Amino acid sequence: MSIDNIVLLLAVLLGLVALLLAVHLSENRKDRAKKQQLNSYEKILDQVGAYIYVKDVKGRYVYGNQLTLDYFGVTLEQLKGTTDNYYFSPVVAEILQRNDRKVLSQQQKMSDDIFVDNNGLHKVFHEVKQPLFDEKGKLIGLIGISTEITDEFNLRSELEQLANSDPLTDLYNRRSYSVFSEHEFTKAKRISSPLSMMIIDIDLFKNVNDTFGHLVGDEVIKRVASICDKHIRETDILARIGGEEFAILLPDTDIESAFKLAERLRVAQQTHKAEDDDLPSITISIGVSSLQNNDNSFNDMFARADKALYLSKHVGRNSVNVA
Ligand SMILES: Nc1nc2c(ncn2[C@@H]2O[C@H](COP(=O)(O)OP(=O)(O)OP(=O)(O)O)[C@@H](O)[C@H]2O)c(=O)[nH]1
Repeated sequence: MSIDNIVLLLAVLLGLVALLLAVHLSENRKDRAKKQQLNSYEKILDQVGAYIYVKDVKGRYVYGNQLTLDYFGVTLEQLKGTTDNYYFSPVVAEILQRNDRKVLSQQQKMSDDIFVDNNGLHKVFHEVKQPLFDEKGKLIGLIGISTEITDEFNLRSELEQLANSDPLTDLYNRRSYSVFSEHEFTKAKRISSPLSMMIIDIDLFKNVNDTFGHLVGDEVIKRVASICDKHIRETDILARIGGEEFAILLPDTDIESAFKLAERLRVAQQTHKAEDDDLPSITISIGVSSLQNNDNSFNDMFARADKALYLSKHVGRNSVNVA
């Protein structure tokens, strides 16, 4: 090999080393840049008001943002490799892990509301989980984002409760009564079980208002509701369906039993001792009906009970009729 060739080879090798060094250096810089980028992403995630976490395919935590770490009371190093069993009751952990398995097996995003009992405090979280894949498309775990929705959930429940109940008596309102009735009507027809109902109307209630005032009238309505409530079964549905009008749906009850209950209610309202609450005495009229073979909808039954109530009023009130 001539000197010229050796010099040339050396030059080429030096060039290669220089290139390798340059690549290596730039790799380090890239790594550092990547690390810096990751750090700043993590800092951003720490400021998000949501619990963000990453789990591997076995459901073990790989990452959790600061909110998650604070909630679990661990550092990131302590979090790594742990599972939900460390942080939640067995029931909640099972729900969370079932959701993880669903996301991982179906490789699809999912969301769920989770109820957690945290040292006696009931909290509700909305969680969204999504599968994670590497650059080659291989499943490597999942990412989850949970937000606490306890306040929103409680508000929603309260609004639902308000929409379904009567604020004066706390009984179901007419709307709820219709929903329950339709449901029970369909069920009773399907399994051929008896179903009865009654409509109760306070007699001459206008006189109560006119004589004692509207507030006393309200208290009387509440007392009527409470007396009815004491006489019915758990499965019966008592509702206030109008101003001084109530209805009771009686699943699994034939017409004779419904009539007997109506009589008991009528007597109970009439004999309620005035000294018990200083409120004026009242009487009630009742119309009773039962499911018949040719009924097409619950309205047919309701219309018969209404007709029977009209009869009770017509014969002088304080009575029970069946139609
Ligand atoms: N205090 C009070 N009164 C109500 C309420 N809703 C309806 N009413 C009153 O109930 C009365 C019902 O009167 P009517 O429909 O004439 O019937 P009634 O006086 O009970 O007579 P009969 O039904 O024929 O026995 C009216 O005076 C309404 O103002 C309520 O929430 N509170």
